[in-house]
Amino acid sequence: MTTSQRLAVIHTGGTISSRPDPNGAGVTPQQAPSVPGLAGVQVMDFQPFTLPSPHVTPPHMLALARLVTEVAPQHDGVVITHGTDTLEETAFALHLLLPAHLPVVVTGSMRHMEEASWDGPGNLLDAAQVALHPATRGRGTLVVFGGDIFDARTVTKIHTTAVDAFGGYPGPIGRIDRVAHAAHVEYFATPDARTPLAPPHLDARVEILYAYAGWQGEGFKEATRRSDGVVIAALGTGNLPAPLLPLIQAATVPVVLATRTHAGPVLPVYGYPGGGATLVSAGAIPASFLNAHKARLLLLTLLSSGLDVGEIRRVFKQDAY
Ligand SMILES: NC(=O)C[C@H](N)C(=O)O
Repeated sequence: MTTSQRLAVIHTGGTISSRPDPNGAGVTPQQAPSVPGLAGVQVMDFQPFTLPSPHVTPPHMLALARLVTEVAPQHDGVVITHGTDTLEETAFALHLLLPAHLPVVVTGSMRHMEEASWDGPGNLLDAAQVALHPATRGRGTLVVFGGDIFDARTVTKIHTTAVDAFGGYPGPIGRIDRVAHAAHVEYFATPDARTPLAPPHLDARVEILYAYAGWQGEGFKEATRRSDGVVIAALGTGNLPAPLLPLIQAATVPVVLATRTHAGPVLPVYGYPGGGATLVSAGAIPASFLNAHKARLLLLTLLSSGLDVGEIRRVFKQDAY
């Protein structure tokens, strides 16, 4: 006798749960989708909230991590459906908060339920089969979209409307395809192991500022005054216009330097005023390969965990996330 596998599906909203509003107010999340065609799998659905993903906040992410921790021991895998706009942020938060042995897969769709090309069922089936696959164990929180399997640290939304909406440098770490009706899952890489963080809340306030040619630092002082930390989506390898150098030197909260460029690390290369080397000497913390919104979540999680600036610097420096 074969025992069936148990899958937990946690629905949070997004286009995968959406259809046009009956009152003509546009597309809105309304009804959770069901996992199609999974013989021999017991599916248990959970719906902690039903939100468009621009309404998802770090406290929602912490609540999700707690729900996964609660349900995962009774299941062989966990799938989370989520809106795509902030999907990578929730996936990265779960990566930070959950131990890597839990098979958690986040997915969504780009087309809503009433479109002929609705990509929800395919992504959901892929996510379910990846979550239940033995090779997935130990890889932490993953994102599955369009048959590609991504590491939560590097995945990013790369297109506003295409169904292959996710990518990121250096690309997928695996792939799910089908041979006849059987899932064929292959991995090319395993995310590094790390210790999960256990913040009591995710309420620290961290803002992002976006650099541009001619920025004189408008908004910087205000952002540092009203927040616990600031992330800058800087230029190239982490450079800024010269007026930012004294502002960063005088900042009293941690300032993390990410890049607005879509791939590559932040490195202290340039020594002109505002060059990355001068900013790091002034106290800025390079975000390595993390994009600005993931660097914000890491900083927010570390601040909410009570770490001081020295410890925060060490976590970013050692890529200990
Ligand atoms: N494709 C989507 O899910 C986009 C939607 N605006 C959301 O993130 O909720």
